[in-house]
Amino acid sequence: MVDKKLTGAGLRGQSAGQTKLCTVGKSGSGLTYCGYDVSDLADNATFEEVAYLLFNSELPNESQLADYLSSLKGLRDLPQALKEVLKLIPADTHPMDVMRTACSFLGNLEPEVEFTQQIQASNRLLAAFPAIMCFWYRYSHEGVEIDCQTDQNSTAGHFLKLLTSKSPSALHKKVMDVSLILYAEHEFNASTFTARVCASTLSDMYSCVAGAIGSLRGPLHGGANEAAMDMIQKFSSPEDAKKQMAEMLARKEKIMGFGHAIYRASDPRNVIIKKWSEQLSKEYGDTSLYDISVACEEYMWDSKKLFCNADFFHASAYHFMGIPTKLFTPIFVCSRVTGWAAHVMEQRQNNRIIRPSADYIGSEPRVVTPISER
Ligand SMILES: CC(=O)SCCNC(=O)CCNC(=O)[C@H](O)C(C)(C)COP(=O)(O)OP(=O)(O)OC[C@H]1O[C@@H](n2cnc3c(N)ncnc32)[C@H](O)[C@@H]1OP(=O)(O)O
Ligand SMILES: O=C([O-])CC(=O)C(=O)O
Repeated sequence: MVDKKLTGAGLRGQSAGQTKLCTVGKSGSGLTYCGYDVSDLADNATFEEVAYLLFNSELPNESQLADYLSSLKGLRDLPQALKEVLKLIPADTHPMDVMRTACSFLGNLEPEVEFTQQIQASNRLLAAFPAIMCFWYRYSHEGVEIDCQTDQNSTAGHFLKLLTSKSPSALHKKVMDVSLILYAEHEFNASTFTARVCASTLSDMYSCVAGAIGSLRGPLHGGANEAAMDMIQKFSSPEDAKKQMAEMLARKEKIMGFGHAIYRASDPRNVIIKKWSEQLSKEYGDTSLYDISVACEEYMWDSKKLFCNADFFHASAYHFMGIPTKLFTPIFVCSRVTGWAAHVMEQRQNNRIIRPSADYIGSEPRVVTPISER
C-alpha cells in the first residue's frame, strides 16, 4: 500500500493560500479569529459579535451590535415556498441533507445575483438556518408547524426556543452561544476549503455554502459530534468505555471525536466545551455520561496519545441540553456558515481559480482494443 504520509495525501502541511481570518495551531495548540484568542471571545463576546468580526474584520461597538442583532432578527422568517419544501422532506432524511437542500432552495428564491449582495446573502443564511433546521424537524417529527420568529435576541436563544417553544434557561443560552463561537471558524478545514474552491470559480454564495454543508456532513469532519454521541451512549460505565474502546482500536476503528489534522497536542476548544459539559451534567442531575466521556479522554490519551477535538464534549453538552442527536451536526452549520461566508468573501477579494495538479499513477499510454476482442 502507498504510504499516505509520503505522497502528501490530504495536502497535509501544505499552504493552499492566505487568510486574515484565522490561525489554527500556530503555536502548537492555539486558535485565533482575526487576531483574537478563541477563549477570550468565548469569555467576553457573543456569537453575533464573532459573526460581525468575521464579516467586517473588527468587533462591533454597542450601536453596531444593536443594529446587527435587529437586522438578523428581521431575516429569520422563512419564505412560504421554502416551508412547503421542508414539509415534503421525510422524517428519516439525514438532517444535513435537509440543510443542504434548504440552502440551495433559498438560493433559488433569493439568488445572489451580484457579489455586492454577498453580506446580505450571508446574513440571510445565518439568520435562517436555525428556523430551517427546527421547522423541518418539528414538522416531520412532531407534526407541529412552528412560528419561525421568536422573542430571543441571540441566535443561541432563538434556536433553543424554536426547538421546544419554551424560553431557554440562561445557562443553556450561554453554553449554546459559546458552542456557536467555538465552531464559527477554523481556517482551511475541509468544508471551508470546499467553499473557497467553489468561490474561486466565481460561483454564488448559496452554491459555496451548499457544497460546504456536504463536506461538513462526513463523520471525519462535522459529523463526528453525532458519531461521538452514538458511541458514548453505548458505554455503560467508565470501565466499559475503556474496555470497548480497546476493542475498537484493536479492530483499527476510528474513535470519533478524537485526533486532528492540524493540532498535535490538544484542541483549544475542548477545554472550553468540556468545562460547560461538566456544569450541564450537574444541572441535568446525572453526571454518568460526563464521567464516561472523561474516561474516554483519559484512555485515548494514555493508550494512543490522541486528544479530544472540538466535537467530543460537544456531544454530551448538547445531550444535557436536550438536543436530539440528529441535530448536532446541523447546529455546526448554523455556526460555521459565518466562517464559510467570510472565506468566500476573502477568496473573492483576490481570486484565482483553485486548480492544483495531480501526480499520475495510472497505466502507460495504450490503444483501445475493439469491443469484440476485449
Ligand atoms: C470539528 C472537526 O472536524 S474535528 C475532526 C472531527 N473528526 C473526528 O473526530 C473523526 C476521528 N478522527 C479522525 O478520523 C482523524 O483524527 C482526523 C480525520 C480528524 C485527522 O486525520 P489525520 O490528519 O489523517 O490524522 P493523523 O495523521 O494525525 O493520524 C495519525 C494516526 O492516528 C490514527 N488516528 C487519528 N485519529 C484517530 C482516531 N480518532 N481514532 C483512532 N485512530 C486515529 C490514524 O489512523 C493514524 O494512524 P496510522 O498512522 O496508523 O494511519
Ligand atoms: O480544521 C479541521 O480540519 C477540522 C476542524 O477542527 C474544524 O473545521 O473545526
